[in-house]
Amino acid sequence: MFDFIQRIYKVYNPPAAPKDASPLRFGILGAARIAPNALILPAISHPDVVVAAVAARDKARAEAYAKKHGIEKVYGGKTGYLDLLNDPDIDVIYNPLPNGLHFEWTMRALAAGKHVLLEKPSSSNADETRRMFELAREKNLVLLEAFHYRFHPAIQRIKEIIDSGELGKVKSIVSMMALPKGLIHDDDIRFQFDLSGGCMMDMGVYPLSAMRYLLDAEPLSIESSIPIPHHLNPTAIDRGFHAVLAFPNSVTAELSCDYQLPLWGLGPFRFLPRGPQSWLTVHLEGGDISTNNFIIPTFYHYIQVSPKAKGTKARTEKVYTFPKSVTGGGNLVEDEAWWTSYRYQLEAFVNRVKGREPQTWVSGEDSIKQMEAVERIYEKAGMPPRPTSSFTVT
Ligand SMILES: NC(=O)C1=CN([C@@H]2O[C@H](COP(=O)(O)OP(=O)(O)OC[C@H]3O[C@@H](n4cnc5c(N)ncnc54)[C@H](OP(=O)(O)O)[C@@H]3O)[C@@H](O)[C@H]2O)C=CC1
Ligand SMILES: O=C1OC[C@@H](O)[C@H](O)[C@H]1O
Repeated sequence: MFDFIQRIYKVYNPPAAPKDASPLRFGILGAARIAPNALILPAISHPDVVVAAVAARDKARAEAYAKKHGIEKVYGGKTGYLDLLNDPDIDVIYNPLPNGLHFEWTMRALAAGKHVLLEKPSSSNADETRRMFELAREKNLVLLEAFHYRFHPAIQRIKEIIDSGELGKVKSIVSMMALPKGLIHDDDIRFQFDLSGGCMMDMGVYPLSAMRYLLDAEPLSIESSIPIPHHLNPTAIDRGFHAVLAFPNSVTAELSCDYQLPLWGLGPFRFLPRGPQSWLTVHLEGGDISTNNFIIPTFYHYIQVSPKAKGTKARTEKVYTFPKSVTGGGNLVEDEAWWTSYRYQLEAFVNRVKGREPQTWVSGEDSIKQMEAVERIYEKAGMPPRPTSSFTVT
């Protein structure tokens, strides 16, 4: 319990690292809700990162955000986003805009010579994602789709157990990401088709990404794909999804996502409220591996390993830091149990920009394949593809 409280306290009150001589200067596009968790807090404890600027469509909003988060420079108004991209003092752009704007503003940022940390999902479709990574390669810039959970030791430990062969071959995976009702409102960007919204785009992408990662494979076919339509735009926007995918070697994978889990229903008398859910279970020939919180494992998680063989015992692992064999290798400075997946991600991102080998990475090819799978899931469900951006780099 003490460890839990200490971890949470430090997530929100991280120790400030003295900054190195030439830290990377990040600029944020939009006064987005996710930026404090995904970048601003992790930056505090990173010696090589300064969040130096924010741009918002409304200058007063940008100013208020900058004041709240101690950000030095502010851009706002009609040209605010462009002014940020043209600031020679900024090295990296963090792009947490609505999904449908990821492509345009990442292309603009790359064209302006900036590295980009790009929120998930990388864009509206695989073609846009391919074009962004092509431009990043041409310009020799770093572009990363921010699938932060991949950088945390907990998910990597699950993969390690699978790959060790301890429990034999994988037979199936089941995974869910869901929120209790009341958190995401009807006017949210997630429900706007023009902004490439949808629950699959926003939350289903996590189980999908985790399955592809843990299996080291791409789905061969989408066996079934059933959206839960959103009441405002039932033919195009999903408020939830259930899909079954067939992977090589007869592995089946079942994913679901939902924004409207019943709020009440936990505990012995079902009187406790639910929080965000992000769990996955891997069924293998020789037993099962389950985890309860692969998206934000720093807060609390367990990895339950249950072998079937007689005489073997189930065990529970909790993996808040990498073993010293990993951290001591020079790829990662000493990590801490309070490091969030976003903090690990920032470590890797900065290492790559600075020419040091990151501990792990989400490649451009991976991001492209991810979007191909998302497109196929929508197609199989009979829902329209998310709109492609008309933006072209001139
Ligand atoms: N990695 C993670 O854990 C998470 C990732 N995300 C991802 O981050 C992105 C943003 O999510 P979130 O922070 O929740 O969203 P918000 O709605 O809080 O932020 C989106 C920002 O986009 C800007 N914007 C620009 N054009 C528009 C427009 N036409 N309509 C609405 N907003 C616009 C707004 O900036 P301005 O201030 O200029 O008005 C706003 O601040 C999404 O891609 C989402 O998938 C979200 C949550 C968690
Ligand atoms: O981590 C997340 O949790 C809630 C979602 O709506 C969000 O966009 C996602 O990235």
